[in-house]
Amino acid sequence: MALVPVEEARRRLLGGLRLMPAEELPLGEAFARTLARDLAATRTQPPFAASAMDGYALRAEDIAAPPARLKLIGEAAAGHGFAGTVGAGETVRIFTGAPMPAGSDTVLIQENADREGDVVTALEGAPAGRFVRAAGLDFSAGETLLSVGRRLDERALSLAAAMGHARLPVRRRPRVAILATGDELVRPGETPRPDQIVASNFHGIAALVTAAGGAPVDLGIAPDDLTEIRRRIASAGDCDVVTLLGGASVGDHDFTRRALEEEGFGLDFWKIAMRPGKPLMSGRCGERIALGLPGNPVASLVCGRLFLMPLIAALLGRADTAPPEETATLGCDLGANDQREDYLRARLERIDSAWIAHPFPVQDSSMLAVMAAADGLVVRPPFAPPAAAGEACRIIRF
Ligand SMILES: Nc1nc2c(c(=O)[nH]1)N[C@H]1C(S)=C(S)[C@@H](COP(=O)(O)OP(=O)(O)OC[C@H]3O[C@@H](n4cnc5c(N)ncnc54)[C@H](O)[C@@H]3O)O[C@H]1N2
Ligand code: MOO
Repeated sequence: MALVPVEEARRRLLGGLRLMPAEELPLGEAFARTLARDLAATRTQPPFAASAMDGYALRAEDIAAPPARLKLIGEAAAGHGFAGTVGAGETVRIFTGAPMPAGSDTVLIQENADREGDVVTALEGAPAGRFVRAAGLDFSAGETLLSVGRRLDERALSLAAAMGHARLPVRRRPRVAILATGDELVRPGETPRPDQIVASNFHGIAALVTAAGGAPVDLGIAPDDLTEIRRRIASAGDCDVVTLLGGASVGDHDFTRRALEEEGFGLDFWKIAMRPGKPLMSGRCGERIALGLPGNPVASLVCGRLFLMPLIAALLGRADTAPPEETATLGCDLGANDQREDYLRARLERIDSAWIAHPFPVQDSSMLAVMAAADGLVVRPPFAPPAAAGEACRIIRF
């Protein structure tokens, strides 16, 4: 059976998805969520011409030939505008963020003034408009400043607040059920029998789900038993995505394919031209999506990045559905590649604003210690010829 190229597998997985429905959240709960529609400013910022400095508001023409004496007639502070008008030869004490008083057109910073009682001497001149933020400098009411699909990071949240939005329309987070399978697995903290190991994949995959904007749901560990795997899949009926860990291959104890089919999923079972991560499974049952990740821990994590994170991004309507690639320089020679696109765990070194990639010499897909020590992946296309140290290569940084 021909191996499916990575890009085609991702396209098939992401094709024809329905976006998550919108919900409205208070600003304080919207961090890391994704906007469900464009957001326009409900107000202008700043709403008035404002001082950018602490000093004196006055008319530039009055201090064109310093030193110049001015009469202090009042004060404007942030939140407390000055009600009067600045006339010829007059000034108002002003603080950063205060509205510019009527009649004034510039701010003389206090470092350039002497004050005695209500007499202020300008020691230097200041052109009109100096240290004045015009009304609408930042944005004007009606401007669309945040677009649908935008991830609400700290910058977007501050802007949304300034735009006058106390609640935000966001996409509901996809609920991603994660089921580990295998008689050999025990939870961290439990004591494995001599022929067992500690299940590690859930924790890494749950972290990737959270980072991508999904909500992980722990379905625990199912033994290699068709009925039990079916029961756990059925228990995730309210989840948008069901992720199965392991049991995807061709062994006598690999049941996840049958379990999904018997639970009503139409399957697209792939052998992918990818290392690590050859056996990958996807399926649909109505709007629900199943994704079977390979059991080998590194294959699981790499496929999580290449397929599960993009799937969550696509369900949220985000543009970033492929892992971002960069260019690096190879730090060692590499042999020719076979038909599987290779994702080599590598240490990345920064030298003179370039990345140097040092792939680890042993790349077994069970080796989590190497995975954790890596800074990223070197991507080698299928059938890449031998490459020499110093040649350019593609990388995905963690
Ligand atoms: N004859 C063939 N054998 C295998 C093939 C193949 O094409 N032909 N593919 C190999 C590749 S590549 C991979 S990857 C594995 C994937 O197999 P499964 O997805 O069925 O995974 P399991 O057999 O259940 O487990 C593989 C390995 O990973 C460990 N594992 C599983 N789940 C977890 C977990 N939650 N936490 C930690 N470790 C886990 C499991 O104990 C096994 O050691 O198949 C190859 N075989
Ligand atoms: O995908 Mo498998 O990880 O090559 O062992």
